[in-house]
Amino acid sequence: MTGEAGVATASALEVAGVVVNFQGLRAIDDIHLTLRPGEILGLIGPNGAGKTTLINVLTGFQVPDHGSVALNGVDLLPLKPHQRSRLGLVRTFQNVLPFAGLTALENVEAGAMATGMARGAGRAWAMEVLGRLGLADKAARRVDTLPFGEERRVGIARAVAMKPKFLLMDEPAAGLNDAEAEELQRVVAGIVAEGECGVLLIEHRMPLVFRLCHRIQVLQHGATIALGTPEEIRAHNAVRAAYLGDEAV
Ligand SMILES: Nc1ncnc2c1ncn2[C@@H]1O[C@H](COP(=O)(O)OP(=O)(O)OP(=O)(O)O)[C@@H](O)[C@H]1O
Repeated sequence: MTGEAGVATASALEVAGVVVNFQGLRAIDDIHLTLRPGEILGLIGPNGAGKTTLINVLTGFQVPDHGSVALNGVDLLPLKPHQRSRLGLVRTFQNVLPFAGLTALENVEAGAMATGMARGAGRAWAMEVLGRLGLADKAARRVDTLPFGEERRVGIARAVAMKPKFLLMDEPAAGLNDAEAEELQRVVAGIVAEGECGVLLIEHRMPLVFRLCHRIQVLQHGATIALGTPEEIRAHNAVRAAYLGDEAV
C-alpha cells in the first residue's frame, strides 16, 4: 500500500532498494524485503552474503548509500538505534549478554525499562516474559551460572520485554546443542504466536530455518537470489547449487 506522499503505510517492516558499498565492494546490492506482523522470515546465504550488513542497516548501525527502510510507514533512516528500538524494532545478538553478573530477572527488567516502564510495572512484566519463555524458576539466578541454552533464552527474553513489533534474531541457535535448538524453535514460534510480532531470522542451521520460517529470502553477493516458502526454496536449483548443497532440509 502506498500513501499520499508515496511512503509505504502498510503494517510491515519494509526495505526497498538498499545498497551498501564498502570501499569498492558492494556488500548490499539493491535489496528489497518485507516483514509482516506474525511472520517469521528467514534470511540465509553463504558467509559474506550481506546478512549482518543488512541487519546493521535496519538497526541504524550502517547508513545505506541508497534505498529506504520504513516501519509501519515511518522512515527509519533519520532515526538513531535507540529511537528505532523504541518504535519496536529490536535485535538479539549472537553471543552477547552484556549483564552476565546480573540475575535473569534483572536482565529482562533492563529490557522492560528500556520501553520507559516504571520500575514496579517493569518488574512484573519481566516476570511475565520469563514465565512465557519457561524461565520463571531461573529469575533469581545470575545468568553466568545458567546453562548456555538458558543464558541465550534470557537474552531473547530481554528483547521480548522490549515489546518488539519486529524482532531481528542474529544466529540465535549458534552454539546450541540439538535439544536447546529445539527449545529455541518452540520459543520463537511462541513469541510470534503470542505477540503478533514479526521475526527476521538469520541462522545457519538449515533444518531450524526450514521448520520455523513462513518465507525464506536467500542472499548471495549482496543480492536476493530467491524468495519463497520453505518448499519453494528447497526446490530452487540455484539455491541448492549456491548454498544448500546436500544439506538435508
Ligand atoms: N565494515 C566493513 N568494511 C569493509 N567490508 C565489510 C565491512 N563489513 C562487512 N564487509 C564485507 O561485506 C560483505 C558482507 O558481509 P556480511 O558480514 O554482511 O555478510 P554475512 O552474510 O553476514 O556473513 P556471515 O554469514 O559470515 O556473518 C563481506 O564481503 C564482508 O567482508
